[in-house]
Amino acid sequence: MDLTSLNSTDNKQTIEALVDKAFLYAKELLKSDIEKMANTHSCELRNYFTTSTLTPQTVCVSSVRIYDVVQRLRFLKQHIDIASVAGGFPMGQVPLSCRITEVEYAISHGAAEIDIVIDRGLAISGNFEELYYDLRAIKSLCIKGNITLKTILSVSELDSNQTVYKAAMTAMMAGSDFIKTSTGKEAKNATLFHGMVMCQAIKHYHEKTSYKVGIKAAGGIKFNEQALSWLVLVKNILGNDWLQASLFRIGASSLLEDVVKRLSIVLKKFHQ
Ligand SMILES: O=C[C@H](O)COP(=O)(O)O
Repeated sequence: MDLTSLNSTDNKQTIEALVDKAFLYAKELLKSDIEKMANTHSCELRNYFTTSTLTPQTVCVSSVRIYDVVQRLRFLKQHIDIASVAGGFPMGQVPLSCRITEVEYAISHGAAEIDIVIDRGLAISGNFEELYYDLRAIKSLCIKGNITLKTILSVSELDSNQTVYKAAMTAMMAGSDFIKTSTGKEAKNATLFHGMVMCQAIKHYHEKTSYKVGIKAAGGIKFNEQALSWLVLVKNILGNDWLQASLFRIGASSLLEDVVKRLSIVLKKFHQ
C-alpha cells in the first residue's frame, strides 16, 4: 500500500500524523491480538505479523510536503520510501519545463518514487507521440536517481478503452515502472474493467519485451473487498509474479483502517 495524503489542506501537522500512522497505527491496534497469538503460535507466524507486513510500502504526498515527511522520519529514526505526485497533479496541464522542475524538486528533496500524471488532452486527441516524449523526459530524470516512475493515466477521464490501452502502452514504452489508474481527484474512480484493460496492456507488453511493469490502483479504495477485487484481477491476468510490492500497489488515503480491522478479526481466530 502507498499510504496517501494529497489534500489541498495538507500541512506539517497532517503529514506528521500520516507518517506516524504508517508506523504506528496497525502495530498499536493489533498489539494485543499479536501478543495473545504469540503465546500459542510459532515465532514465524508472530514475526510475520510484527515486521514489515504491517507497514505500508510508501507514504505518498505532494512534492511540497516531502520535506515534512523527511523531518518526521528523522525525528522517529525510521525509514519508509517517499512517493511524490508531480507534474502539475492532478490535472497535468502545465508546461513540460514546469513538470520537469517539479520532478527534479521532488527527487532532490528525497522522493524515491514519482507518481507523474499525464496530460489527458494529449491522449484524447491521439497525440501519443508527444505524450511519449513528455514521459520520456521525466523518465530520464528518474533513471539518474534510480527512482521508481509511476504514470497516472486518469482512466475515467479518457474517452474509450482503446485510449486507455494506448495510453498504457505509451507510458510503458516511455519507461514507466508502474501504470496507475487515477489521481483520486477525478469525478469518477477507475473501474475493474479499466483495470482489466491496463492489465491486458501490461501482459502484452511483457509478452513482447519481457519487461514486467507494475500496476497501481488508486482512488476511492476504502474497503478490503475493493482491494481484494484488484488483487484477484491482477493475479488472474498477470499471475502470482505480480503479487509483490514492486509490481502491485494500492494507493489509498482511507484503506488502512479497514485492513487493520480485518487483520484483527483474523488474528483473533488464531488465539481463540
Ligand atoms: O494516489 C492515491 C490517490 O490519490 C488516493 O485516493 P483516495 O484518497 O481516494 O484513497
